Amino acid sequence: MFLEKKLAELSNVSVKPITYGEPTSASAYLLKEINLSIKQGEWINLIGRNGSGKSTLARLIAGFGAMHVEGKVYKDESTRQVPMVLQQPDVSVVGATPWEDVVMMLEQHGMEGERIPQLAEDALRETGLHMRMHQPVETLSGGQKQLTAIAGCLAVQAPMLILDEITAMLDPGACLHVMEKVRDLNKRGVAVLWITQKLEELAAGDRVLALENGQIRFDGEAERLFERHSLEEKSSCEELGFTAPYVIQTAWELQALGIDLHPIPLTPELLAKAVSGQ
Ligand SMILES: Nc1ncnc2c1ncn2[C@@H]1O[C@H](COP(=O)(O)OP(=O)(O)OP(=O)(O)O)[C@@H](O)[C@H]1O
Repeated sequence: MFLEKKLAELSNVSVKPITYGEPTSASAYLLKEINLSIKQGEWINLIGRNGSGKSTLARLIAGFGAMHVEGKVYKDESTRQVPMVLQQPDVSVVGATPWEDVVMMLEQHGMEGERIPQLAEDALRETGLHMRMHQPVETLSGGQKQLTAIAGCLAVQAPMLILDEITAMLDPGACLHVMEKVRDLNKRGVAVLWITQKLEELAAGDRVLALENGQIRFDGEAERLFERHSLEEKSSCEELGFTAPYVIQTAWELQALGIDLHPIPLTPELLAKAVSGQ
């Protein structure tokens, strides 16, 4: 059971782009009137089309990137700087080996020298990279590079992780492996902001935020995103123009045939269970 400590809060926040150090025209907001609170142990999935503002929001929460911010941004002392793992595996790792990368992360966070080797080794063991910790980064797979970056976040005991489409370039097996590792961290109380274009991934997590043109258009549980209140009514997912995962579309077809599926099952396993229980 985790304390529901507030790690970050954004109240009525808008962000204008900065070009050469100067804010541009008032109409060109990247984010508009964002109200959001992130609590310890929470897993938030952030979705939205290309250019909707997901990375801008992530950078704002992480605390880096030149931005012209209006409104109130509260950050807990522990989340002044939140590590961010990016989509391109090569960008996420700066060390020459997983070991070096994690050690650099610890040094950057001001960890005392004598504690560093043990913390680095523990983090690499937990992400399953222990056997490869001295392997040159350029010989690692995409998933192993993402796990290296996650090991760094784990080593510095980050209270929140921001993961920006980190499974975009991974095969389905590597996706599952990386997600499992992130889930382990989340179970230990690490808050997760998981940015994705893959709606199948929404089954993991507590809450979905959908951005459209820099504004939050949906904030709630994944089941609510896909809920159709009647046969004629569209779900929020459809109204926002997203294509629902196959399992949701199947559930909608079954609902149209009169099969009661509430809450809507988010995975094939849950769908099979719901149908067999009818
Ligand atoms: N510094 C900047 N100056 C001007 N425009 C910017 C700046 N940073 C981002 N933008 C614009 O703001 C919008 C939001 O960008 P952002 O990268 O946050 O979107 P995103 O939802 O993460 O997109 P994607 O899914 O393609 O990664 C885009 O139209 C982008 O071109």
